[in-house]
Amino acid sequence: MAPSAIEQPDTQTIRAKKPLIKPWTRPSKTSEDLDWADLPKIDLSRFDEPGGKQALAHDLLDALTRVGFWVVVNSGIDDERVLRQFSFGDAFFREPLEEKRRFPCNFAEGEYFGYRENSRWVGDTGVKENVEMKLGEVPYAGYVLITRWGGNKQLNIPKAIPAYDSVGKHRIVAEHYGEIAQFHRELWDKVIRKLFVLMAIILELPEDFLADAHDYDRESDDHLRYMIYNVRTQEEWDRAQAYSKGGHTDFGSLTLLFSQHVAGLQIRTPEGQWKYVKPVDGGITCNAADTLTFLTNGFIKSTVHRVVTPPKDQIDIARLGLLYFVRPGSSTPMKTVPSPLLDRLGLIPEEDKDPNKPTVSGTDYVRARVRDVHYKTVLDKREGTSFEFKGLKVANYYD
Ligand SMILES: O=C(O)CCC(=O)C(=O)O
Ligand SMILES: [Fe+2]
Repeated sequence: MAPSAIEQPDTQTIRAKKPLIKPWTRPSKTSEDLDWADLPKIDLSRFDEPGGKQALAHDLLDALTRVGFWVVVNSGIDDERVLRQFSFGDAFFREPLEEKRRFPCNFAEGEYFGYRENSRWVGDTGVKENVEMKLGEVPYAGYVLITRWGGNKQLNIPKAIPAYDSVGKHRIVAEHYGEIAQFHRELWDKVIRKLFVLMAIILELPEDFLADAHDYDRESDDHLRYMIYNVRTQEEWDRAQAYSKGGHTDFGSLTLLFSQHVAGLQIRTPEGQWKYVKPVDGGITCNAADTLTFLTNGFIKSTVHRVVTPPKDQIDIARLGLLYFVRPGSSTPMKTVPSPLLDRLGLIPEEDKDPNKPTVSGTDYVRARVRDVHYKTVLDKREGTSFEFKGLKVANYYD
């Protein structure tokens, strides 16, 4: 038999088992002159230089306490590996709906792993969500299906540690799990751990204090996220945003956003203006989130941000995102850390110095928050409201 005749069935069998991962590439950047935020860059190639950590901690201070956003450059993570993750995300969102729906997020328990369609009914905005979102939905008198935060869909993948072995894996994830797990861990080692060391230096804590509190090997609801904002018309965007522009803070400790080129993410600056986040080649945009604010009693700023209509030259492009969300875990008490700096600033409440004070764990807080925001089928307007769990309080809504 000719070798090609032997090869052919093999290739076919492999294809039948493994969906092909088509390489995804970034679309062109916008040519519009948007009002970009001026974000500090943290060059992690300096981390291991003599005095490098101290210099970087100095660079990070303003970002952490005033702006809340910064861009990590020279992380040492190869862009080809980043693009592979985007390609997995792209392939996942092209999967049949039944496959995507195999493992939905369990919001009833405040868990965020799996597929999130985020289908909800809101008042009379008149915006129709993507066809895919309407499948299987029952019409609801007077309401229209819409999603929060610009209509995105997500696949959230937990840390690759034994505690999460039982979380269901979609086939794209199962078939590329080695690569995904390695990427998770690499991101932790090369970026997240280092950022926590810099923060600990700022707070005059032992260098590993915050890294240990968010240790990769311990249980916490961290997740790698593939996310897509499907294309909507200008009119649909306008109507959705007339209802809510989606200003929010993130729930956990840190959020990392890998560079993608469709503009739309805006942050609210300390001066109260909305400015766009500019993609930085090879960079990772990072922001501090609510639980870091709790752990530092307001010293670290969880910045308000939102995703708005892409510029005209990108409105027809689906906005594929790759993000990582760092959460505090079950062994991290949500109380002010014993930082000499915070103590001098008068930011450690007396009761937080009491080792016997009953505390909420990071996981319990985050799950309560996720449940409150996501475990509902009808989205309520939340202006002026806040969420509170055992003394930990955050605003629900920003305009
Ligand atoms: O897509 C983005 O650029 C940011 C999304 C975001 O803010 C979020 O998912 O919390
Ligand atoms: Fe966010």
